Order: sequence, then structure tokens, then C-alpha cells
Amino acid sequence: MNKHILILYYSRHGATKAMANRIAQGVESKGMQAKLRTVPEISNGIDFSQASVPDEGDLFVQKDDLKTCAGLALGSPTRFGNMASALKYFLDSTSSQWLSGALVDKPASVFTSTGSMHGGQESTLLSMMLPLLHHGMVIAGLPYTHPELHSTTTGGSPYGATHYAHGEKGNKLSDDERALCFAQGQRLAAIAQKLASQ
Ligand SMILES: Cc1cc2nc3c(=O)[nH]c(=O)nc-3n(C[C@H](O)[C@H](O)[C@H](O)COP(=O)(O)O)c2cc1C
Repeated sequence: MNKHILILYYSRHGATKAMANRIAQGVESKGMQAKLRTVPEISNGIDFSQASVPDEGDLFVQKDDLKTCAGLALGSPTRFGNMASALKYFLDSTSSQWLSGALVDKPASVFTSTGSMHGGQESTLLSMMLPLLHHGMVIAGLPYTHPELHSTTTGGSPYGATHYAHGEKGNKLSDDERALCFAQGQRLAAIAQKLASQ
């Protein structure tokens, strides 16, 4: 089976990246490799041209990463109740992978960070699922058997892990958020392993 879970995220200020790193720890605790990848900023073609390799941090995703992964965690900051355009721009370029069924029957989950408590976490997560369903993925949320879903006063939802960032520089995850990110990574890896053994 493909051994790695692709954790594909966009993060401007680091909160979504912190979640991605914690989800990766959950994946790796199940004996699978977590491949952390991001997407470039969108350029209007006038302001700047983007380097093909980022100056720092995780590498940019390649289309082949979709074909070779065993599962996908997709993460974005909430932008007006939806995913960030940089991530959507990448997804909109995956017609070939859709045609070839590169993601069909692979598990997927979604995660997001917001600046305000009721700023659209769930609408973002639900809308992020749509392209993944078109790609034929099997969507995995978070079950309420995780006690943190009952007790959290910050982020966390059955639709996927979330973080309430209290503004744009709030990158420190609460204990409940950390636990749920970890659980999401574990669950994704466990489902990928089960599906591969069918
Ligand atoms: C253009 C824009 C739109 C945003 N829209 C929302 C929103 O709808 N709801 C919300 O709670 N936060 C919103 N935010 C705040 C970000 O979601 C929040 O700061 C997030 O934690 C940033 O994640 P990052 O650190 O990974 O970049 C918005 C930020 C920007 C720049």
C-alpha cells in the first residue's frame, strides 16, 4: 500500500500549520509517514512571481502527491466562511487527477482555523469536503467518542479538527484542539490501513 498520508494545507500566519503538524504526529503514531505539503500564494502576475520552492517550511504540493498518498488531510484558514483561495486554486488544477481517479476510495479529512469563535468553522469544513467527494474520497470526521468534543470551549467539531485563534497570531492550540488534531491524524491513518487491507 502507499505508505504516506498527505497533509496538505495553506497557512498565512501559522495557525493552520500548527494543526497540520499535530495531525502529522497522530498519523505517525500509527506507523504511517505524514507528508506535509503546502501551496503557493496566488499571484496576480504583476505584483510578484512565486519561487517554485518555498524559502522556508514545507514544500509545495506536486500533483503526483495525490496519486501516491494513502489518504489526505486538507487544511485551510477560514476566509469569509470558506477555504482560502490558494488552496482552492490548487484543487481547481486537479482535473487530470479527477479523470484518472487518483483519489478514489482513499480516506480524507478536513481542518480549519478561524479568528473568531463563530466565524464559520463548520461552513468551511463542509465546503472543503465537496471537492474531495467529487474526487471519490471517503470522508472521515471525528466521532463523539473523543471526550474533548464534549468538553471543548475552544475548537473541535465532528466535521473535523478546528482551532479558534483569537485573531491572526493565535497559533497555540488548546489542549482539546491538540487532542482532536492528534486523533484526526490517527483516525485517518487507521482507516487508510484498513481500506488498504481489504
Ligand atoms: C481575508 C480573510 C478572511 C477571513 N475570514 C474569516 C472568517 O470568515 N471567519 C473567521 O473567524 N476568521 C476569518 N479570518 C481570520 C483567519 O481565519 C484566522 O486568522 C486564521 O486563524 C488564520 O490562519 P493561519 O494562521 O493558518 O493563516 C479571515 C482572515 C482573512 C485574511
